[in-house]
Amino acid sequence: MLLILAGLRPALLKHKLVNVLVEACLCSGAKDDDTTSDPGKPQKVSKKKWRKKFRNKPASNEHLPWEERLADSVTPLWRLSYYDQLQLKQKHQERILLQLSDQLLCGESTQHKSLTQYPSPPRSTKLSFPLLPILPSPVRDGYRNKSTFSVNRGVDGNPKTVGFYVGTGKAGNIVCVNGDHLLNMPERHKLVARCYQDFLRLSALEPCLLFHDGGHWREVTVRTNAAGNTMAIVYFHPQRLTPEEIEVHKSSLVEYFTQGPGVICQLDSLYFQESSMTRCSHEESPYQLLHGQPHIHEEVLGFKFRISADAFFQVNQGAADSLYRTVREMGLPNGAREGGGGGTLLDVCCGTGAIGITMSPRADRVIGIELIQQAVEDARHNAALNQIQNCEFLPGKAEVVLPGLMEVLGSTTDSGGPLTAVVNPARAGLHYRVIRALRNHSSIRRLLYISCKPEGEAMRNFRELCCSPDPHRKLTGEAFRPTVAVPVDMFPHTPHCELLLVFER
Ligand SMILES: C[S@@+](CC[C@H](N)C(=O)[O-])C[C@H]1O[C@@H](n2cnc3c(N)ncnc32)[C@H](O)[C@@H]1O
Repeated sequence: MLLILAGLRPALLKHKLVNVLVEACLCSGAKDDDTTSDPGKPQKVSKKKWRKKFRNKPASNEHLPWEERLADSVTPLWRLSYYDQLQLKQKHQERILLQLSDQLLCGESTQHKSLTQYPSPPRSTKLSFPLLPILPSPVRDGYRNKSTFSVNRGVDGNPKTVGFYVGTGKAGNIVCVNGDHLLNMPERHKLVARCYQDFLRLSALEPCLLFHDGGHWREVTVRTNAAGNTMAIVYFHPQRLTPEEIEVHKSSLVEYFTQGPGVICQLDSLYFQESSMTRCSHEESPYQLLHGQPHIHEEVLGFKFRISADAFFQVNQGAADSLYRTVREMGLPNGAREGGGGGTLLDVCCGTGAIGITMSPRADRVIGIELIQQAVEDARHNAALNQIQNCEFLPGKAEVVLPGLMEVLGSTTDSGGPLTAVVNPARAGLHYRVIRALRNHSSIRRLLYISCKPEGEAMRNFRELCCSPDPHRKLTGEAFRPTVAVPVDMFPHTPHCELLLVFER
């Protein structure tokens, strides 16, 4: 299938297509309900959205093979050369930023929602700040270090099929298609998915296709690292099974992957989460280690990171290197170099501490804030692992922790050098209270915002940072202005990328 798909590429390398796709990306705003920060993740695409997206293609894609329909949904740019993909993303980012410029020039209300509500073309034709060329991903195929495979009815009607959805639950036309041909998936992820499917077909238990309809086996998440280690996390709906009954099935899962046919996956860790909710944290329902190592490790910019099953890590290690290098270069004031001098760095939504830790040698002090407890523990561990002593990590919601922290920092930074903030929230953007706390703290002169969906909720945050002071909304601090933007391609073959936007005042 891969060969067939690869063979089709040159036929569609048209600049017109690039323009159509730029429009489509912007209009669609990559609509989905997923609040995590991984736009390269397969998403459900309805027929209607599909038609709107690809107006130059036949109205229906139903004549296409299932694999091609899936590839078009998960990796819609797979037909383009990598050069054309980058061009498209650059234009897409430029257009988003032009619309931001429009909104800032017109002083539009900070309460507007997202760019998806601004379908008209931007009025500005020139940006008031530089947009640097997109940084390419060093690896283009098989770059993902985390994939989640669903379980549902396959093309042949078999309900124990592991793959990705084509269609939507709402339209009642979901088909689960195996992802072996997807360009962004590494071989190891595909292998684990195939083995999990084999295991399900051997199991006496039914899969959980719809939450209210019974069934047990749910999706599997596979995480890998550059060193070749593999972690699998199997999600399971307990329904009315007793703990003893569940134990039997957990044992059969372990046996399959450690002594049975699944041994070819060479799993370093096997986790199991029983849950009657679609997504829940370790605190809500523990990730149970059934076999092997509790963590997976990754290396970025020469720093080592421990990553828990529940913790976020950038999905493309090579591109994460480029992103963090750029953040490090642009983040701290001139004069900051190894050994400090960069003042205090706030790492808001810090995950396992990657940004703060990679910047720590140039900062005097790093304070990270993160919601997920396991990630905070990882961040603390990672600072120690890299012999770093100037980082601290605070658990909790940034909107709860940051306002109090800013009050404390008010007095200490008077003599403690500049204060810089790096924020890297999930797609839902930052809570208004976070923006207000940052904006109203006059010591922050530079703020770096990293977003994988700048046209979404992040746009609301950009406006809140840059609008004129608004006493009604208690946004009294001096306004920021964007000074430079750098796109980083974290997700080849998809229309998405990360955008680093630097604000100063
Ligand atoms: C896109 S990830 C970035 C993580 C980290 N900066 C990195 O580069 O690896 C967003 C992180 O924000 C965390 N998060 C989401 N909502 C949050 C909130 N309200 N307060 C603090 N952290 C939050 C998520 O758990 C996740 O770790």
